[in-house]
Amino acid sequence: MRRKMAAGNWKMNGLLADLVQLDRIAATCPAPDADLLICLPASLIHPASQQVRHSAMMIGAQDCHWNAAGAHTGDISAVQLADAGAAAVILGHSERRADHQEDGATVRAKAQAAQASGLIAVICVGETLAERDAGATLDVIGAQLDASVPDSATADSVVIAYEPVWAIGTGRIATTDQIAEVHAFLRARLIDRFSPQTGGAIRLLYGGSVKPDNAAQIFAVPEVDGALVGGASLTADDFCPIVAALEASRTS
Ligand SMILES: O=C(CO)COP(=O)(O)O
Repeated sequence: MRRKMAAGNWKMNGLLADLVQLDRIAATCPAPDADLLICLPASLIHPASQQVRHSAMMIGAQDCHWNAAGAHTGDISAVQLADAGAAAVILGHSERRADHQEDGATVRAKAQAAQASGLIAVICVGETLAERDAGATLDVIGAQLDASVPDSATADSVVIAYEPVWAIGTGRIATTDQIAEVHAFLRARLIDRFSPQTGGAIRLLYGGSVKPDNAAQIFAVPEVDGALVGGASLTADDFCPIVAALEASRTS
């Protein structure tokens, strides 16, 4: 049985004063059946991890370098993130693939670094609208998955997030049929590559315009173990109903 996960991605949003939202989430979103993870800008990771240390909430980052240390101005390593209190890191988000030309090999190296530091790697895959319109969705996602996920992946160290690029920040949500098709494909591909045990236990999140009013229908889709939430993770008022919908959803 896979444990559910409600993950937030604050992206390049948030100042110290906004960390009050974490207290509100911890106080008002009971989630005994789900992991709660909030991925913050690097500047907030240490104070946030201190702030939530008495709750079950995990703090995560949004990227890391593949090296542990060295001459990489402006970068941050998985070792440093773990030292600051992070428990996880998002890797290969489409915004990084687009803005920083990250390819699968880069994401895989970062995921190996994350694993070596004890961080959960939340590895993102997703097609653009042009790729979907061209009928290439599963080819694109299969190639991203194969390239980005290290051979050393385990169910404890890797989570996959399916985020169609055209659904991110657009308010345009994938249909439940579209989500079901991709998640079934991801599950089969992971089982094929790893084993029924490992491939069947790696969690699959959906991301892209997840909101309080559409969360329940997404969590009812087979093979959806939770969500990676952008805009609606910034406040407890938006995030808590999503967590509640996840808690109320069927258990995989
Ligand atoms: O990119 C996302 C999460 O990583 C999704 O963002 P939105 O929920 O704002 O669409």
